[in-house]
Amino acid sequence: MSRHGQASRYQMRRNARRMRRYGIQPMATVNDLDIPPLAIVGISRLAWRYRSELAPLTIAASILLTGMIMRRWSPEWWPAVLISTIAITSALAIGGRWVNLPRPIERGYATVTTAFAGTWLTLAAYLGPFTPPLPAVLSAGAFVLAVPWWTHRRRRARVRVERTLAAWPDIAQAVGLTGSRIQSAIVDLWGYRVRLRLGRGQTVEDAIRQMPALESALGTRRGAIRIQPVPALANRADVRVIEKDPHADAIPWPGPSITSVKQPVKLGVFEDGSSVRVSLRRRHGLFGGIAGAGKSGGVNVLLGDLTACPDVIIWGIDLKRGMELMPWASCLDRLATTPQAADTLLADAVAILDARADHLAQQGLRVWDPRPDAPALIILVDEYAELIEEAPGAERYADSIARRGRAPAVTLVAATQRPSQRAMGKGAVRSQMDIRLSFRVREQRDVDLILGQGMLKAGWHAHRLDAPGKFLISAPEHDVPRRARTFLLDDEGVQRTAERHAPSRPQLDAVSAAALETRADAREPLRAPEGVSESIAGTSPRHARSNAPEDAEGALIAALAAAPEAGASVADLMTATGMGKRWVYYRVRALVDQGRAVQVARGHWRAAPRSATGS
Ligand SMILES: Nc1ncnc2c1ncn2[C@@H]1O[C@H](COP(=O)(O)OP(=O)(O)OP(=O)(O)O)[C@@H](O)[C@H]1O
Repeated sequence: MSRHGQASRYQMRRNARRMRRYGIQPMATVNDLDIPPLAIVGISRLAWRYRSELAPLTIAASILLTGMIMRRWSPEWWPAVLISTIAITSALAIGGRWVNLPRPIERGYATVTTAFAGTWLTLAAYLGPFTPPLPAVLSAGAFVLAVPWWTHRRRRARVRVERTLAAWPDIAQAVGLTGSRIQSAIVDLWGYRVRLRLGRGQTVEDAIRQMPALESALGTRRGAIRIQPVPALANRADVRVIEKDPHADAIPWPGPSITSVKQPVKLGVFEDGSSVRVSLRRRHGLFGGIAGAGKSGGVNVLLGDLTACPDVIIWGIDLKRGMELMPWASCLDRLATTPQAADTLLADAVAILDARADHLAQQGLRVWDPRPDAPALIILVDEYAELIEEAPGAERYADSIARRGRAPAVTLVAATQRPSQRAMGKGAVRSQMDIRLSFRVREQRDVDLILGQGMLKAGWHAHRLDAPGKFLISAPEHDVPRRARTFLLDDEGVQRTAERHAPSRPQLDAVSAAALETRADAREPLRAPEGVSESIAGTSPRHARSNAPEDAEGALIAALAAAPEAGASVADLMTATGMGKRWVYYRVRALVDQGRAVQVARGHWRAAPRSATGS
């Protein structure tokens, strides 16, 4: 055969292959005899192409068929089907998040669908699948449950991406990456990610050069594609397609992402939609930025994750009278809201650090491995600059923790509005901060104060961040400036999360508790000056969340009931409850409104006569 004949035959085969891929039949092959098989092939292709949309129908048909088979051959199995249904439904409701059902609504849907299918099958096996009203119930149920499936955003996105990528061989040829293949694709909230196996001799650099062509071939907007190498393999590339700007709107907090402080916390989302994960294990952290830049939001997200971990104890220092950290009080082991109390708290932390270091040395160990019975201790300081100004003694302790706290797992996370030279430039604290988050700063020089010398020049432009919650992160695993945004955890979210996590907070380990006892024995308890909020740390060197709001409420009611004729003062009530002035005022006013307390003089209250012995 001539060379030309071979080429055209090859061309015809290639065209036929292409037409088949798109479900088009070559006209030349159509004759009367071919029509039925062609119709079957065409319908099968359509069914395969729209398999996701047809899934509810397919599943309903399979359930009907299973019901028929069971009724015919094993009707006595109905109790087993019922028990399996209950077991699977409960497992989905409780553990659905571990089988790719992260949102409660998705878990709810999976649970209801499974319960419906299992119950119907049980009845079908027991009564027969065609016993009225079972056929009608199956049809109606399948239709009702199909609606959320058809409208589900993630499913539709996955199908759309699958269809786009089905044409990859042609796309690859068009952009000069012939021979490359798609190994896997993951669809997420912001777009999709593809692992590419490059053709023989192709490199990631070839793919990066073809990025504009790839954007055109995939029909994305300009600049929507990022390509990264896969360090372990030179012939692989990760292609990220960003369809929706992750930072366009606030990103709701998706719930805790960790169950141990040893796992990296998830603070937010980078511009390319990937998660900002950073390990806090034996590391100090610094959150800096101007007022309103979103530091407290970042601290809330951090606390949302940390309070979910049974192997970390959290202490807080909040010199804004507890305004930021008080909502987390039920999850914090201690909370200091005055400079004196902060001083005591940090001194206690140093005592724990020393005791743990001694214990490690005695045991011949190098580091404290956090466990629920030997938790890490993280001290969260809101407004670190204020602390250093108002409690100069605290600086020494903070310095000591910053220098020596890593091995015994006693670490600091400081947030500050003013990364002043005084607070940040002196001592070891800033230089020991392994993780630094810079939210928006006003002055360019603040970038270097928060992130470190030379960072502004190196492109870390935190002064250009343009919305609250946006930040740059510098940490061992994040060494290039990439814009990120924290999740948004609103006040109700904080309250709900704190309530959920409070019951499973751990106790301090024996070594640390003994160190605090020793310190308590060697010290006079501090007295709160009149009108000053005595923090938990100030009233007692050891506080085991008994002063969390629920318990504080009980202590308040008891103190009002035990108050003398002249009533209890705010200071008395603050001492009794361990809570701040604002909290006491707020709660006493609520009790007065409920008729459970009365004001007997200016600034003095006692329980209303009828509730004095009551709750
Ligand atoms: N990730 C975010 N996404 C959207 N909005 C946010 C985000 N973080 C914070 N905000 C908004 O910005 C406001 C200020 O945030 P935040 O209180 O955390 O700032 P801040 O830096 O702690 O300020 P301050 O130092 O005064 O406490 C919040 O009320 C919230 O509406």
